[in-house]
This record gives sequence, structure tokens and C-alpha cells, in this order.
Amino acid sequence: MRAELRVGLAWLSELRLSSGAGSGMCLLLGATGVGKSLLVKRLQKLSSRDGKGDLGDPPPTRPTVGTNLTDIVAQKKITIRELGGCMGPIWSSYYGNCHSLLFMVDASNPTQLSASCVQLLGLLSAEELAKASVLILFNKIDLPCYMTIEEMKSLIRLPDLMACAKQNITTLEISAWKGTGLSDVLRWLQDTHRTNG
Ligand SMILES: Nc1nc2c(ncn2[C@@H]2O[C@H](COP(=O)(O)OP(=O)(O)OP(=O)(O)O)[C@@H](O)[C@H]2O)c(=O)[nH]1
Ligand SMILES: [Mg+2]
Repeated sequence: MRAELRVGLAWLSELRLSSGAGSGMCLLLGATGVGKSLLVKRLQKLSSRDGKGDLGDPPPTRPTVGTNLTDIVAQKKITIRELGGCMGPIWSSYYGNCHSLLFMVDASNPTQLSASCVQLLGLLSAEELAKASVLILFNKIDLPCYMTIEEMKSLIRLPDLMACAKQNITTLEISAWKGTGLSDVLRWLQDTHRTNG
């Protein structure tokens, strides 16, 4: 089967699946290579250990062409839908069903920051996401020369964005590689999806 046809069929079947997703749906978005797939794998492992124990070596990942659905049981079932960075043009097809949004930025990649900022602006102004709680994750803080959260907030004028946005926005610095901050991400998901019913 031709690659384009395979991607098209996978997308159609995901659209069908998404229609009954319910209140436990969390959307995970961000530019290509920021670390979304690794985060999901790490969160799944962490939740299965109830936040305790060694995460072990980071598993390998591949660029996500399409979408990945992963269930995490953190008191209640939360389904995380990662959309590959290369799927940017159709991200909006999935806004309707989500109650929370994880938006990921690569803190070690200054050249990608402006593109991430434009993506974030688009997400925050989308009507269908107006009621979603938003967690912005600055990932890869284990790498040398990563930008601090203060530097990034100032570069993308995050305080101004937060003041204008309809959403409740939280920020965290993490390393999906080392596991830094991942228990805070899990806690945020638990709290957000508890209040979302
Ligand atoms: N050093 C470091 N590398 C990371 C971290 N998180 C992810 N990576 C690496 O970054 C690369 C891309 O990670 P992915 O999780 O595949 O990125 P993605 O955001 O899912 O990318 P797409 O699916 O293409 O949108 C992989 O080599 C990961 O191992 C991190 O916190 N630190
Ligand atoms: Mg991916």
C-alpha cells in the first residue's frame, strides 16, 4: 500500500476513534523533535509505578507521522493524544475533544523558539480550546546551553500572552530524558482531569 494512502487511512480511523473520546482526553502538541513521544512513554511508565521507582533508560522514539493514543491511569483514565509535529496543518481537526493541552517546547533549541511561539499563539486563540487547561512544558533541560524558563518566558513574552489568554496556563521545566519534573506533569494531569469530571 502506498505511504500516502496508509497515512490517510490511519488519520480517518483516528478521526472515528476521537468522536467518543470523552472528558479524559489530553492533547499533546509541539514542534517536531521536542520530545513528545518520549514524554508519553515516560509518563506511562511513571503512572504504572505510582510515581515511584527508577524510570530506567530512555526508550527509543521515532518521528510521529500521524497520531499516537496512550492511556495513562492516574486515579482516573487519561488518554493522551500526541500529534506529530509534521501534522501541524491538521492539528485543529483534533481540538474539539480535548479537556487539557500539553504544549511542548525544546529549551535547547533557540532557532525553533519563534516557530513554537507562533504555534502557541494559534492554539491559545482557537475557540475550541478556550476552556482547555494548558500546561507549557520546556523540555530538554538536561542539555548544556538550554534556555532557562525566565529567558524563554521573556523571549516569547509569555506574561503578556497569559494575560490575554482565556485559558488557565501553567509552565514547567522538564527533562523527559532524565525524568526531571515528570511527577509534576502527572500531578497536573490528575488535578486537571479531576476538576474536568
Ligand atoms: N537530551 C534530551 N533528549 C530528549 C529529551 N526528550 C526527548 N529527547 C530526544 O529528542 C528526540 C526526539 O524526541 P521525540 O519524543 O521523538 O520527539 P517528538 O516531539 O515526538 O517528535 P515528532 O513525533 O516528530 O513530532 C529523541 O532522540 C529523544 O530521545 C530530553 O528531555 N532530553
Ligand atoms: Mg512523536
